[in-house]
Amino acid sequence: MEKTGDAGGIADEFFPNAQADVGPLVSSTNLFLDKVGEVVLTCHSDGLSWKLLEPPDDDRTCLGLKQISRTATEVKFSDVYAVELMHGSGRVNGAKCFSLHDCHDSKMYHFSVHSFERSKSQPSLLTLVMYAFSHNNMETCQMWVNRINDSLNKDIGRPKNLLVFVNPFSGKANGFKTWETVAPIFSRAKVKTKVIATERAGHAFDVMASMAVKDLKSYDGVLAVGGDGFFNEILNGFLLSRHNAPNLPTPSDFFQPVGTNSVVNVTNDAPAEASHQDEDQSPFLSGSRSHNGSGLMNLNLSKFTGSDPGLSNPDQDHAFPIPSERFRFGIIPAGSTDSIVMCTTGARDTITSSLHIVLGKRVCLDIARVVRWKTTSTSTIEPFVRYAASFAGYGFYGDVITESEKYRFMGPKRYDYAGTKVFLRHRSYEAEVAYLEVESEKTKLLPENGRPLERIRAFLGQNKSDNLVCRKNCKVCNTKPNGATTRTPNAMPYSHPKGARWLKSRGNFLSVGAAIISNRNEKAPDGLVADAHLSDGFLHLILIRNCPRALYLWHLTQLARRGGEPLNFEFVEHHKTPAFAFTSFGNESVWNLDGELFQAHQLSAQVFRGLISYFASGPEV
Ligand SMILES: Nc1ncnc2c1ncn2[C@@H]1O[C@H](COP(=O)(O)OP(=O)(O)OP(=O)(O)O)[C@@H](O)[C@H]1O
Repeated sequence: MEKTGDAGGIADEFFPNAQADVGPLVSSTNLFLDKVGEVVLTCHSDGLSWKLLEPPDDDRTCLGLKQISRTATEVKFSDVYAVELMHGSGRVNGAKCFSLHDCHDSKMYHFSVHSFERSKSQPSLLTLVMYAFSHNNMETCQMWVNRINDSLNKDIGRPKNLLVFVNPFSGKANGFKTWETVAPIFSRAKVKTKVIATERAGHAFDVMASMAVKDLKSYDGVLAVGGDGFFNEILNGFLLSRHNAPNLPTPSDFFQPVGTNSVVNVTNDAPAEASHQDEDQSPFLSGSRSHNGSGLMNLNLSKFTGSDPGLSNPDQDHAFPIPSERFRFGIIPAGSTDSIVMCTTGARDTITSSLHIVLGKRVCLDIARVVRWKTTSTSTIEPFVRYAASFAGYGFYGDVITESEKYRFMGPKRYDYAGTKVFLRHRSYEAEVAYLEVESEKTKLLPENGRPLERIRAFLGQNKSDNLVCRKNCKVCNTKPNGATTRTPNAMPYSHPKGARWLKSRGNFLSVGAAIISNRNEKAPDGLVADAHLSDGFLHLILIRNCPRALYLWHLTQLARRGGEPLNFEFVEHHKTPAFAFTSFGNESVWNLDGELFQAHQLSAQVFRGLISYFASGPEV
């Protein structure tokens, strides 16, 4: 039964966990909703809804305050991140009354339900919303709080305990301020946080690398308040000592002195350990394994020189599951580029990212394992492993990062300045790149009427087919290679068929780039590669051959345009691949790994599909 016009009215339906002394247990109550008026609030299995008892007409005012009618009439529990009993009676947000029925200043108690709204123009962008309900009976408010909390607690995906690293010097040096702005969201959601403000570069890496497994397991995840480079540091601290996988062969194993653009067949002569059927049977890319006692695969190690530094410490307790569904990574953007945040949440916004985290969203992310074999042309072969989450680039990209480091004091503007300088230099680099051929990509490149199909699609403006763009609930990311759908990360490198080939490109390149995700950012709204995915197990190799400066500028302007076609040029090679290897033929050896400098004359990289879980649901694009 619903009562109207009585703030103390309680309908007599069942209400679990209620205090018995306030009358019958209910799931509907008459309450006052701030800025709306008197409503009947009803609790459903999946959320709350409310109905205004007497719709206000536009001219009604109370003590001079015009009533604001909200369009929302319900909220799902999955969108509620907190509910709070507001201590003390009185007024909410300074409002003097809640409805015409209650213009007298009677004693009221309040509770607030915290959720979010989507921006109408940019659906990925979330803003905080609070629904403040009032009642003249304290116990009634408490009952509602308990009831809502019970429903929220059923969502086991929400984090309870997080480790937070803050880089005070990220972006415009506002890492602290950024954290202070969003910290109330975490405390309201009752998420415990251990906050570490870094004192130097490498601090977060050291903490992550040295943390005992039992301490790591006490957290539901780790957050970086900073940029992509800072996140990369945390990721490497986590993975380097815990994720184990044999290295790819050295580039010299398959770089024979051959001409430009040639083909090398991969021979599968090494029997892999038989017990993991869906793992790769090739000596080139074997299955990933966390250090949990399962051991390494029995591979033809003649193809592999050296082991990973940091992987063989027998004293360290390595039993941390990788990938882990529960343990997630997150970023609260405070950096100069924040490309990972843009690709995973669709917005470069601290509130949006915080909401994805407290609501316990999850996507899997591909991670590239990069092995540097030689630092410079004269150094000896010595494998050194690093992981990258977004991008690895050489030539133009390496030079921009080198140059920009000199102007860190300029903040994010340093990239514009350094980029212009490097562009004007227009240097090219002789190098050889080998990449593993992907069956599905072969057909795309089949000539049709003497022209590559890809070009025809580009001509028809079909290059960016909508269903190729990675978005929330992405089918590509959630589909296993065999067609079965799964939300479980498999963390396997690409399982390629026997006889898979390494294709090669040699020449003078302005840049060599490997995009693991699309790398959307404010300068490149569609990203470096618009159809790259968060967890399809591939990276996109973009080779830009030497070309006149004007054409290169044209390519760059296409990158900077929404809907541009930066890959649709004769001098641009685009290869989707799970692995590549690189050798420089000059003296330059500067790479850019997730926005950080990485010295490498010879390297190889392979993608591990869905190696980590991340707090986001994918962009709403
Ligand atoms: N306390 C610190 N002092 C100096 N450097 C630090 C500190 N903490 C972290 N760093 C380093 O700062 C570098 C850059 O950090 P971060 O990625 O947060 O900012 P950014 O470079 O401005 O942003 P983006 O990576 O998005 O371009 C990282 O390499 C990180 O290791």
